[in-house]
Amino acid sequence: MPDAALLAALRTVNDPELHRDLVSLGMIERAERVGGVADVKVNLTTPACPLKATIEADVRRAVMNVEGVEDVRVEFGSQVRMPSTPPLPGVKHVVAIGSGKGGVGKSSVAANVAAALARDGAAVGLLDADVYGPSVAHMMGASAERVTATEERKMRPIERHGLKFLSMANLMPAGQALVWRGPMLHSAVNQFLKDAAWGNLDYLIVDLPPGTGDVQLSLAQTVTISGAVIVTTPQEVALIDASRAIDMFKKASVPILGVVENMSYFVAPDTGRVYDIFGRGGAVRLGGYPILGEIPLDMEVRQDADAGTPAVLSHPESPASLALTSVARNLAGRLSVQALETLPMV
Ligand SMILES: Nc1ncnc2c1ncn2[C@@H]1O[C@H](COP(=O)(O)OP(=O)(O)OP(=O)(O)O)[C@@H](O)[C@H]1O
Repeated sequence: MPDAALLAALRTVNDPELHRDLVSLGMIERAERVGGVADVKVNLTTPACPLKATIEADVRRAVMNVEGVEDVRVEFGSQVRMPSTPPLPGVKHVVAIGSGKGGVGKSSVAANVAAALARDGAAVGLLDADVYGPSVAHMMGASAERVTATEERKMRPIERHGLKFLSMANLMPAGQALVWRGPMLHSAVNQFLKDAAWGNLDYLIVDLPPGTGDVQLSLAQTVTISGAVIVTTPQEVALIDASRAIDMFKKASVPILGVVENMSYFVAPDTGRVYDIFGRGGAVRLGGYPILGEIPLDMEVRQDADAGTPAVLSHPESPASLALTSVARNLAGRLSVQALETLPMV
């Protein structure tokens, strides 16, 4: 039985992003007392919660104010909330990572965000839908792997670095170019989504080709996408194309979850001096979308990708990795806020 006085105290603690109290959000799994020690278990709406430390401090403060409480133990669990209808059976969120221009680091962001979410404890899939230039397999250190079939004759995603992924690169002989037209691309995207044994996933991250084309439309027509993340570099020429990509998603009724400014700045390793090579902060001009993060230019991002392990796992403390981790958590936070709109009151 939960302790009434503890619950009353916890009703005064709001989730800082969801702006509702933890009890009415159904986040308190346990609130008990053993002698003077309060034992509280909070179920976060994502294991990649960006504000876990704040919630813990707020819970402690509120519970310590309850009469008779001398100490408090806070445990965290998590359960990712999903929209009222899942996009695919067993999959809670499909998130598209798009860009206007090629080469801005979209695949790097997709691979690192997926790896960071998985490291935080989420069940993550990564679909390389950049069929013309699939690079996810390379970045995951698995370009030589071949996709096999399950007993139900579904594609079995490859497992690496704590997540599952599928890429055209693992279906075709290495180095071959893909010359497909719209209908074939549509059926490939469809199969990657529906004829693959993804299992239960909190987040399926989809790395799209750059620009505004058939693959993007096919994805939007095949599943309900929770939202899109737009990756851009800060300079004007990239921003013009990024706003076209935003416009396309809006026309396809896909919400924009936020923008990532990649190659935002460079910190010289020898002097520590910061250079805004492409004009840091340019992404703000895209029109008020949340900036999920600014990622510096960092040699390790490229070196780690070429060595087959995302930088957030190889060099988790580097400035670029910390920025990428915070993009992943901000994204997870945005999805929780969005899912709340369909949450019943408790
Ligand atoms: N922040 C960064 N610092 C250093 N190198 C980076 C950074 N982000 C990406 N890169 C490197 O830039 C190159 C292009 O990145 P990536 O392949 O992720 O771009 P992309 O936008 O997906 O490209 P395309 O659209 O052509 O597939 C890669 O070599 C990658 O390692």
